[in-house]
Amino acid sequence: MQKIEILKALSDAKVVAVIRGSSPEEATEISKGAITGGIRAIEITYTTPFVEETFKALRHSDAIIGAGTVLDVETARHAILNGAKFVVSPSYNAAIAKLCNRYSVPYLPGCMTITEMVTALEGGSDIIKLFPGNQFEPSFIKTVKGPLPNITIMPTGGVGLANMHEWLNAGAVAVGIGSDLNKAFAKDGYEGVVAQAKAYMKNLSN
Ligand SMILES: O=C(O)C(=O)C[C@H](O)[C@H](O)COP(=O)(O)O
Repeated sequence: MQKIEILKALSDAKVVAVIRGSSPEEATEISKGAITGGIRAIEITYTTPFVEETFKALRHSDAIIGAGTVLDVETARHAILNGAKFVVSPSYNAAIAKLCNRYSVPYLPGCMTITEMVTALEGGSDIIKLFPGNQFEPSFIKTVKGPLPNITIMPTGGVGLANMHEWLNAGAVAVGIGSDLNKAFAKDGYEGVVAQAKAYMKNLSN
């Protein structure tokens, strides 16, 4: 898949499910529930132990699978070798940006300030993760787009069914949703994840 197609797929997906499993089996089950519920983009976090097993289990999925909580360049290379189509970090890391550019893999770094965002743009990131999104109002996107009209922002952290629309209406290209989905798994297991994912999708079509 070409980088441009991956970026388009993320933009079309609108919801990126951030999967934080306590085991690779759990991460796989939550991911499969999210995909069954209609989510088209999955971010498997590197806090999941033996995470490569989850990448392997999802390799024939028709959703786009990426890696999250990528804190260093070694982890980014590991993710790419395991088939990750995009790489997400909680912060901006120049070495990860360079590595991802080398392999034409989109890098979505977490940024909070305009300086961090401009640095990430200069480092080649086409989508900036606003993290933690719950420290900001959705109107922040509009304000940033004043001086940076072409910036593409994906808020993550504290986004869920209750507020995803506010962010998308404010101009977010997509939203990253973690705990809101993982909580559904803790409460109702696989079926809970399917139901929650379906609720996001229904919300998108309204
Ligand atoms: O570590 C990363 O690269 C991340 O992507 C961080 C996650 O985006 C947040 O942990 C999700 O936040 P919640 O939806 O509030 O659970």
